[in-house]
Amino acid sequence: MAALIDTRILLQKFRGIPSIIPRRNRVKAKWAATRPKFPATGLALQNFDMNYGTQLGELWPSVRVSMLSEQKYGALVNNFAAPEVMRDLEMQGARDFVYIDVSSGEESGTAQEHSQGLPSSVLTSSETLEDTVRPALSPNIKCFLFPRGDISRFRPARPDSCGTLGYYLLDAASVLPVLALDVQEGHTVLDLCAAPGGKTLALLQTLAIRRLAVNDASVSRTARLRRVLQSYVPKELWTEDRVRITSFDGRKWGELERDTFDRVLVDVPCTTDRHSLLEEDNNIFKRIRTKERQKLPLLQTQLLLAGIQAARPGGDVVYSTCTLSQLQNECVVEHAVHLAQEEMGITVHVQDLGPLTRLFRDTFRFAPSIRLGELVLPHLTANFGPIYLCKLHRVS
Ligand SMILES: C[S@@+](CC[C@H](N)C(=O)[O-])C[C@H]1O[C@@H](n2cnc3c(N)ncnc32)[C@H](O)[C@@H]1O
Repeated sequence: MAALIDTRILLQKFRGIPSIIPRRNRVKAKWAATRPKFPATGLALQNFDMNYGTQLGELWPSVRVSMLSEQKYGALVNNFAAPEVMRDLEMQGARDFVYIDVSSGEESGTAQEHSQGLPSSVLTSSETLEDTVRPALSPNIKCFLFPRGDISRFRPARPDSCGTLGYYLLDAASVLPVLALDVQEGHTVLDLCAAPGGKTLALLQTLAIRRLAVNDASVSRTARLRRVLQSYVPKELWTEDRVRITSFDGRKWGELERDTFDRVLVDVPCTTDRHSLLEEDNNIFKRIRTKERQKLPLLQTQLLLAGIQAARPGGDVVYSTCTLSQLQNECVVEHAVHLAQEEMGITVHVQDLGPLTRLFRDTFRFAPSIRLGELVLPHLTANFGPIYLCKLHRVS
């Protein structure tokens, strides 16, 4: 019963201080009665301490405290809104990290150094990206951030005179998979797991896509994505012939439309580590969701394979997650590359993202020694991520 009593009153009693809350106003704290015995957030923390403690070693304590602290947001500029928005963001004290880093980033170390230690089965064609990364970065994607260590919050975006919102708040590191995708003029693009639509919106900001297929298995989340597009993109720009929105099981995409897209983004469902540590709602660490959680690597591998099939030979696929888990990141990529070759006769090469991430090393903290992709580690002075990304080039 003690747990049902307001803790403030208990504390006051304990300290011998008379309660200042009149008896009639005292309420039993509701949370005490409804709080789960084993909160999913606590189970997530236990799980992470066990797994990431080993995986990240001495880096884990600082990543842990950052993930338990307030996340830092970026403001993705909406090119379809009135241009004053950038002045507004600058007035708030924020700067575009894509432009700043690309214009001032000095590359250190070579792609060769980065790719040392890769297994021969996943050869890296590093020089292609090394040579093209600067011109390839879309000049139209702009994401504003407050300076390192500055934890100010953005004001909510205001609609312009046409009702279009000027910016979209998101984890700035989630722009990296879209930049890595390297969308070029006239490309056809598939966003296989798209809702609620942050990366779809970033893809549209490139102003380069000829046809965009946007898919998410969840009907309710697809509806949310539509609402995002309605708020940010004038209707005439996402007509059916340019933007196709579907709610299919992405695992079956390879059966529907193979060898088609220039670029495919596979931003899979995962343990969403930050959410799992902080929110009970929709938490995948709830006991009742154990099986679903255990099956994630399988679902992720199937989705990545479908994405690889959907890409045309010569096309590129970016796989991304918002977890630190090796099982959901590197292991999934390795397994999918192997299965694509063995079971589908499709050869894919892992691309070296070192040249891209070196441009952004002043903005994000990247994990050392990631073999295939890149991993953004949360840090108190740059509290973005976790975001994992890996780029695959479909050869045949
Ligand atoms: C990490 S979220 C995607 C976030 C999104 N790309 C963004 O930037 O806003 C993963 C999404 O995958 C969807 N999903 C889960 N299983 C799927 C499946 N079999 N096929 C397609 N989408 C799926 C979920 O509904 C969820 O919206």
